[in-house]
Amino acid sequence: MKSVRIYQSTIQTISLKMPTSKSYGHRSLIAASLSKEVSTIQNLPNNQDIQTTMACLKKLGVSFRQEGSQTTIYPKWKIQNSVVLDCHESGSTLRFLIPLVLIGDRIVKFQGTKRLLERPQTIYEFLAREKEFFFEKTAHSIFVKGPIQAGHFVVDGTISSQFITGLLLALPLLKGDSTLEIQGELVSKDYVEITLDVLCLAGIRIERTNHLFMIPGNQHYQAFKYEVEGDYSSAAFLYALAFLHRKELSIENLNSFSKQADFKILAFLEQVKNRKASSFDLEGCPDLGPILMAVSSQLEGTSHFVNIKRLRFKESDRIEAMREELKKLGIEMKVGENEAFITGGKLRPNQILSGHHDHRIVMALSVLATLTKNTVIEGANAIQKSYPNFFEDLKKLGVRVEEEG
Ligand SMILES: O=C(O)C1=C[C@@H](OP(=O)(O)O)[C@@H](O)[C@H](O)C1
Ligand SMILES: C=C(OP(=O)(O)O)C(=O)O
Repeated sequence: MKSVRIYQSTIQTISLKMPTSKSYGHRSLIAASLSKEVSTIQNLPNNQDIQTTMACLKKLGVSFRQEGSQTTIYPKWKIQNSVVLDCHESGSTLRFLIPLVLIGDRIVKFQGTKRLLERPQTIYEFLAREKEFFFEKTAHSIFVKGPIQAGHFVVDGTISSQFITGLLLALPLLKGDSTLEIQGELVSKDYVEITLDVLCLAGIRIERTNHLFMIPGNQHYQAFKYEVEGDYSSAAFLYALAFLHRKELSIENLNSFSKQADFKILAFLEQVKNRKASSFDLEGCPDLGPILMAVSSQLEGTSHFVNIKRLRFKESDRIEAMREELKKLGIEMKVGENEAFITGGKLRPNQILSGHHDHRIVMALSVLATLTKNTVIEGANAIQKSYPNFFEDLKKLGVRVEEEG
């Protein structure tokens, strides 16, 4: 599927099941792979990023068996010298695995798409100088070699929580105790909460005060049985679709007490239930940016987005991508250094939009496309990264979608 053509549609009220959480998926797979015994995970999401993490773990000696909705993980973590780990497009896979392979003293090569390698790795580059391990980044790969020693780690929390998660996964396995001090405001902090959630499930002890994690060394990951909950990041697109069409949507497999960052979609939609422009802070939930920008284009007045600058470093520059595509649809988005303003308006029909090789841009634009006549979205296959059945689900909801190419 190269592109999709989406027609103005009427949405039906039905009940659906979401893919399960990619964030919990990555973490539970990695935690299970680090234990000595066999673990089982129910309802692991089946998408490109999770397959990428599994392929990397296989290269590290771990094997998997799939029976129905159950994945059994047979851990046997062993790093061969010069192993190559291809992270494709997955920032989580790359940033979670780097500290883990640094525990050993083998040289490991990470590779991925051009875009992945353009995304920041500054925290690990900085730590490499500070802690004297080998880290070399080229346009096509990253080479790393440990061992990394336990101790005091000072890390800038303002760039990406994925570095913090990577360190929290690895530091308990070091020979001595470590402390991890976060400098600046920790961004995407709910993602760190779900890391701690999975670590707790695997019996790993970490204590924390405000900006400091105390991580005893010499710990062992314990095997577990776990069921992955539904994904709010995926559900956000369908909740927005239902909102824009003034329909109710019932999703069966979401946790109403979820720690997922994108649980906030419900509060944001509640905040704009009067259809009036509003203010959205994306500091803690950057992945909601594209869909909330799409929604705001249909609100009365000018919406204000704050703390948006990190959206520039995702699978695409999500600010520029949304600005360009909304412009084609006749919607003005004004962008400042760390804020944006979107004024609601009527959508222009018959446009050819670009998905910018980014699943969340494709899905956000698809939702908007249901409100105007005949829109083509190029690069629609990007949805494989997190939500391969997205267009199937849109069709179930009554959207007329034609897949092309
Ligand atoms: O830890 C995770 O599972 C993720 C953390 C977030 O990244 P940042 O911490 O870089 O915002 C989010 O954007 C990404 O999709 C998934
Ligand atoms: C940014 C995302 O993922 P990652 O950072 O893991 O590539 C995402 O899924 O939107």
